[in-house]
Amino acid sequence: MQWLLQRYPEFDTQPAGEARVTGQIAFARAPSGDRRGALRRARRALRRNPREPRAYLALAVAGRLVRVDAGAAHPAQTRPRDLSRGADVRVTGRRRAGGGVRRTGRGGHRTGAMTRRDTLTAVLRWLTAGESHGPALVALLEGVPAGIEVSTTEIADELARRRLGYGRGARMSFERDEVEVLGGLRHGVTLGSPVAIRVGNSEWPKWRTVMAADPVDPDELARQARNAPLTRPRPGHADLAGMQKYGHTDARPILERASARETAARVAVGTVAKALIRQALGIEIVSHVVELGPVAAKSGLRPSPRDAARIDADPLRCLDPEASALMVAEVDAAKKAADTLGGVVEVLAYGVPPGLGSHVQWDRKLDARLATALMSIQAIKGVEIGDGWQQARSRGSEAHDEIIPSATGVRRVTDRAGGLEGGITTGEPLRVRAAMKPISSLNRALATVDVTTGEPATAINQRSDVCAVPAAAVVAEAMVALVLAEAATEKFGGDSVAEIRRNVAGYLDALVIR
Ligand SMILES: Cc1cc2nc3c(=O)[nH]c(=O)nc-3n(C[C@H](O)[C@H](O)[C@H](O)COP(=O)(O)O)c2cc1C
Ligand SMILES: C=C(O[C@@H]1CC(C(=O)O)=C[C@@H](OP(=O)(O)O)[C@H]1O)C(=O)O
Repeated sequence: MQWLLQRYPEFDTQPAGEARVTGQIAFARAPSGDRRGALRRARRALRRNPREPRAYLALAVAGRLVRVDAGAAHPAQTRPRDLSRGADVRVTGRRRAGGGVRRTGRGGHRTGAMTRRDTLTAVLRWLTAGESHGPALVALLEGVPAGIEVSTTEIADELARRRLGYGRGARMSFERDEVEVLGGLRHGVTLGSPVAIRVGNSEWPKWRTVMAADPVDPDELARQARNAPLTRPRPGHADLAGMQKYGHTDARPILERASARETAARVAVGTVAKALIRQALGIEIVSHVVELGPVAAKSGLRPSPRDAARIDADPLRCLDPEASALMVAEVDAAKKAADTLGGVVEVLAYGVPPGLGSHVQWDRKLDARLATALMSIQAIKGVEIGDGWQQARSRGSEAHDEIIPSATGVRRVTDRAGGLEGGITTGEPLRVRAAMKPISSLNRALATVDVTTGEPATAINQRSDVCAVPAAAVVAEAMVALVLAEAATEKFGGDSVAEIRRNVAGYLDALVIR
């Protein structure tokens, strides 16, 4: 800063600029023992600009009215001294795994009322947009470190996995996901900038008029059978609640966005998250279907990443071949009865280090964050961490995972907790389940009310999946990957994969208990 003033004498002609720099120098000197130097510079800054805030802060620090933590590099990191309690209220820079103070811009713990998602500086965030029959879905993933190797082909492969599964409806057979990466990648490697992905709906030409963004000729619209108002909301879908909330008498504007077509966008950004956690931390994710309607796979099956191809090859993504055959029969029976099915999926993540998430605040708990992410998937109505429900039915002596020493460090004998204790990963494999309710568009349509007449009616009866549990498992993988990627970048910081790797290694080396 001092060099800056000497090198650029023009500052003399810019009182506010000189005051700003001088104030900054004063602030930097104030806690370092050079109080006189700090006071002198603060006074000079105020002569140049009486409104220069850094100068006042420097005066306050030099006058010991406020205290600055050793890691604070900026006036914003000071807090007034709480004189009534005689205590110092301090902002403490969080130590990075690899040493040094974490920069605040990447979501370190914050004091006061702010929570993790309150600020624009959340570590990793993602959003999707687009309607089911619109031109495309788009997804934006922001906070992505540089150096992740990922390609359009990998994203397309993941999207293809999401379309799999016995019991999906006609749309899956003729529609294609057209992937295009719009930003954040160059030559198959992330740049550190936001990753933007477009997933085009190949059915768009049929919907061009009905879903046009701009006004269309009312006569032309009236000729479109597809545009007939949907006035008989389906129990279990978002139709009625959405129509009431947003003031529509047609379900179309609601179902377009409520549709699980949106999950294609999540899987697209989930592919980037998977690549990040695999390449920076060695985490691998696998999922499988454990229940479908009344049929359950053998209990205790724990697929490893080596089983992934076998699971994808199964029509129901089930690891138990006998159960899978029964599930196929169950889908056929439901279809014949004009009915639908739900089920339960399980996601496992291997190679998760101990210490992701935190017990200190409700919205930092990783179990809570996973539950939110999974529950946000269309039709998911229950989330279980490890053997949560069974734990509730057991005595303590049979509910917990006892800890033993081993050649590779402390280990849990069992995996009932699903790799999470206190909202923090334990270093054991992560295991979560999500329960999907049966699809709500039934050929055997349920009772409803026609909102135009107020009279009893049968619900909209449109083509639909009979069962989408295998697809939901792939979506659940993406959501788990996104949450783990968020928690990992939060804990380890880092703007590149190489930096995260160094920080992870430093943290693991320094673990006080192994
Ligand atoms: C992969 C997947 C496919 C789905 N397919 C259908 C479908 O074809 N028909 C339908 O009515 N609901 C389907 N759903 C469920 C609805 O999107 C969901 O029930 C609706 O958006 C209401 O949200 P809620 O069930 O979370 O309350 C599907 C869900 C998923 C995850
Ligand atoms: C399009 C997808 O899933 C759709 C999800 C869905 C719903 O209501 O959630 C309803 C169906 O769409 P439609 O009513 O147009 O037949 C599914 O096909 C997809 O997963 O790509």
